[in-house]
Amino acid sequence: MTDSASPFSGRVAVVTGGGSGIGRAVATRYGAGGGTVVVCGRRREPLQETAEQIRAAGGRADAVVLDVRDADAVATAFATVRERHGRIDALVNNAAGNFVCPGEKLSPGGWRAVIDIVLNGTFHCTRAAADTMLGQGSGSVLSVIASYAWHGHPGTVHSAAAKAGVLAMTRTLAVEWADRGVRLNCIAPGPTETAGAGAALWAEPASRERVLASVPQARTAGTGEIAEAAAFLLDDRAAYITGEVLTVDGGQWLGKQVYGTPLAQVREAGDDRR
Ligand SMILES: CCCCC/C=C/C(=O)SCCNC(=O)CCNC(=O)[C@H](O)C(C)(C)COP(=O)(O)OP(=O)(O)OC[C@H]1O[C@@H](n2cnc3c(N)ncnc32)[C@H](O)[C@@H]1OP(=O)(O)O
Ligand SMILES: NC(=O)C1=CN([C@@H]2O[C@H](COP(=O)(O)OP(=O)(O)OC[C@H]3O[C@@H](n4cnc5c(N)ncnc54)[C@H](OP(=O)(O)O)[C@@H]3O)[C@@H](O)[C@H]2O)C=CC1
Repeated sequence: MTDSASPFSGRVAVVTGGGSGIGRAVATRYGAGGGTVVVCGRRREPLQETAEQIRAAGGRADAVVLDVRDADAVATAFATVRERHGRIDALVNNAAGNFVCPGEKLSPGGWRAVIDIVLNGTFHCTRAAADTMLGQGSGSVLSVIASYAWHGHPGTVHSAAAKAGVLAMTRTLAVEWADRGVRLNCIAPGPTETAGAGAALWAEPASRERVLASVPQARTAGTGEIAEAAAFLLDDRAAYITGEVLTVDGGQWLGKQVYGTPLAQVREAGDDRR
C-alpha cells in the first residue's frame, strides 16, 4: 500500500490529451499526488503549459508532442518514456475528437477522424504501455469514455461507437492481463466544463440549456471532480477493481430511465399523494 498523501510517489503516468480540459486536470492531480507525469497531444504549447503548472506546484512533468493515431510514433514515444523514467505505472487514454453531426450526413472522413483518435489511438497507446507494464508486472490503464458507450446518443454515432469499442477493449484486456498485474478501467464523465466539449457539443445557449436539463443534479462537472475519481481508480485503493466503469455524471444517464417522462411531470403525478 502507498502513502495516502502521495499515492503516486515513485510512479510514472502518461496522460494523452494532457494539454487541456479533463486531461490537464488528471495530470495535475497525479503530479500533486507525488507522481511524474508525461502529457502528450498534438499541440506543443498547451502541453508545455500543463507541464509548467505541475512543476510550479512542485511536481515532475514532461510534455511530448504525439498524435495518438500514429502507431509507430506512439510506440517510439512510450519506449522513450520508459528509457527516460524507467517505468510506466499509469496510462490515461483521454485524447478525443468529437462533433455533432447526424449519422446520414457524416462523411467517411468524419467517421474516421473520430474513430482514429478515440478507438485506434486508445489501442495504440494501451498496446505500447502494456509492453512496459506487463514486463514490470504492474500498471493501471484508465480510459475516458462517456455513458453513450452503452446507451448511444443521437448526433454522435462516431464517438458513441468508438467509446463502446474502448469499453469492450477495456473489459477484454482486463481479463487477459489480470494475473499479470495490469488493471484496466474506464471513467465516464457527464457534461464537464472544458473548452473542447463546450465548442464541440454545446456552443449554442439552447444546446447548453438542454444539456443542463438532462442532468438530475442540474449542473455540469468541474474537471477537478473527474480528476479525483480518476485518481482513485489509478491508485492502490482500487487494486481489486478491473474491467469496470465509474460514471461521474450527476445522475445524467440514469435520469434517462423515466421512459421519456420529464422529471417535472413525474413529480406532478405525485402531487395528490402525501
Ligand atoms: C453530448 C454530451 C456528451 C459528451 C461526451 C464527449 C465529449 C467529448 O468527446 S469532448 C472532446 C471534444 N474535443 C475535441 O473534439 C477536440 C479535438 N477535436 C478535433 O481534433 C476535431 O474536432 C476533429 C475530431 C474533427 C479532428 O480534427 P482533424 O483530424 O483535423 O479533422 P478535419 O478537420 O481534417 O476533419 C476530418 C473529417 O471530419 C469532418 N468533420 C470535421 N468537423 C465536422 C463537423 N463539425 N461536422 C461534420 N463533419 C466534420 C471533415 O469534413 C473531414 O471529413 P472529410 O471532409 O470527409 O474528409
Ligand atoms: N467534457 C465533457 O463533457 C466530456 C468529455 N468526455 C471525454 O473526456 C475526454 C477529454 O475531453 P475534454 O477535456 O472535454 O476535451 P478537450 O478537447 O479539452 O481534450 C481533448 C484532448 O485530446 C487531444 N487530442 C485530440 N486529438 C488527438 C490526437 N490525435 N493525438 C493526441 N491528442 C489528441 C487534444 O489535444 P491536441 O488538440 O493538442 O492534440 C486535447 O488536449 C475525452 O475523451 C472526452 O471524450 C466524456 C464525457 C463528457
